[in-house]
Formats: sequence, structure tokens, C-alpha cells
Amino acid sequence: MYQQYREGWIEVITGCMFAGKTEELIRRINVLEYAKKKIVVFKPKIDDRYDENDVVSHAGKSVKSYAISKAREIFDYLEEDVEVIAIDEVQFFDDEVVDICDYLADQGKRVMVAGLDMDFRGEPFSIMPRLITIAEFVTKLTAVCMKCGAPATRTQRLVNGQPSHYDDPIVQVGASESYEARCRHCHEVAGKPSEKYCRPIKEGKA
Ligand SMILES: Nc1ncnc2c1ncn2[C@@H]1O[C@H](COP(=O)(O)OP(=O)(O)O)[C@@H](O)[C@H]1O
Ligand SMILES: Cc1cn([C@H]2C[C@H](O)[C@@H](COP(=O)(O)O)O2)c(=O)[nH]c1=O
Ligand SMILES: [Zn+2]
Repeated sequence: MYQQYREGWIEVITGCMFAGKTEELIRRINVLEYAKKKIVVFKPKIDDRYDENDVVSHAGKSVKSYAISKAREIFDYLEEDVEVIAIDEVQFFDDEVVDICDYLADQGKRVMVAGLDMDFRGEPFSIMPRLITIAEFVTKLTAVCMKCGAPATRTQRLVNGQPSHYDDPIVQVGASESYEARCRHCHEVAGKPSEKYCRPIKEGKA
């Protein structure tokens, strides 16, 4: 016989833009609301695309949330009986968010976060690798490539219809006016220094 197990873990929902991360987070929140769990939802203040406070998906689904600037503000809203903490756009938070998620899970809370795994350059987005590593459960979603229809795993940033440059700033809040979902083969980054890494492999010297 097993003894009663302890609650508390981290769930990460990740993937490119338009993959349905926010919709999946909202779905999980709704299910837990039916189970009468006490939930608090957060998002970074910087994400004011569709609403100042609420978490809103690209298709308009929404849930009430607190918009905060720093991850440690989570504690200002945590009453003792909160059982579930949900965070959308987690990639925008400071490093501390990883330790806070870890701490909350250790305290028996169910921590559910959604965030981009890669930036527009196709490189790991800030704290996401650390979060994915320590999470118990990771769900990677795909969108549909806007060029060829394949499963999309990358986010294409466009400036006046052209691929953004590798050296452009990583953080740029936006939606379909400047981003689209793409597969690896259709994803383009102007000036990406990939050749120097690939050449030795191509030449069989790696
Ligand atoms: N290329 C695409 N592939 C899939 N869904 C898309 C695409 N472009 C727009 N959408 C819409 O985006 C919705 C997902 O939105 P959302 O959950 O906010 O995604 P994410 O949080 O991953 O950016 C889909 O249900 C669909 O209506
Ligand atoms: C790729 C990429 C995206 N962003 C921004 C653009 C949006 O505001 C969010 C992602 O939202 P979603 O819910 O996943 O659609 O992130 C960015 O700042 N930098 C990037 O490289
Ligand atoms: Zn494609």
C-alpha cells in the first residue's frame, strides 16, 4: 500500500505563438473551477495586447487575472487557501519566477504556466529552459504553418512583411500584425549566424 501522496507540482504549456497555449491554460483553469479549487491567475503587465488585466487568447477566450510587473508580486495575492497558481506569458517574467514556481510547488500548490519556448530567432526564450527542466509535466503544442500548412513550431516576426533581423530586440509585444506561426523549414531570420555552426557538420568535420 502507498501512503497518501503530497500535492504540488509544476505544469508547463509551451510552443510557438498561436499554438493554443492560452486556450489550454484557460481550459485547465475552467476544469479546476468545476472542481471548486481556489485559483489565482497572473500575467505580466507588459502584455496589454487584448486587455490590461485579463488573460485573453487570440480567438477571444478570457479569464480574470492580475497583471503584475515582477514575479514576486504573486505573493501579494496569495491567500493561505489558494490551491492553484496559473501564469500566462511566463517567458516575460524575471529569473525569480522559476524559484517562485519551484517554492510554490514545494508548498503543495499546483502551478500551471504557459509561455513561448522560443523567441523569433528560434532560440530558447529567457527562463523557459529552466522552467521546462524543473516541471513535472510539459505540454508542447503546435500551430499551423502559415506558409505550407505543416505543424508550426516556430514564430516568424515580420517587419513590413519581411523577416525581422537577428539583432532586433527580443521583446516586442504583438499579435498577427507582426507575428505568424511557421514550421522550421519556412521560418526565416535575417542575418542569423547559423552557417558558422552548420558548415563543419555539412563537411563531415564535426
Ligand atoms: N497559424 C495558426 N495555427 C493555429 N491557430 C491559429 C493560427 N493563427 C491563429 N490561430 C488562432 O489562435 C488560437 C490560439 O490562440 P492562443 O491560445 O491565444 O495561442 P497562444 O497562446 O499559443 O499564442 C487558435 O484557436 C486559432 O483560433
Ligand atoms: C516570438 C516572440 C514573441 N514575443 C511576444 C509577442 C506576444 O506579445 C507574446 C507571445 O504571445 P502568445 O500568447 O504566445 O501568442 O510574446 C516577443 O516579445 N518576442 C518574440 O521573440
Ligand atoms: Zn512551413
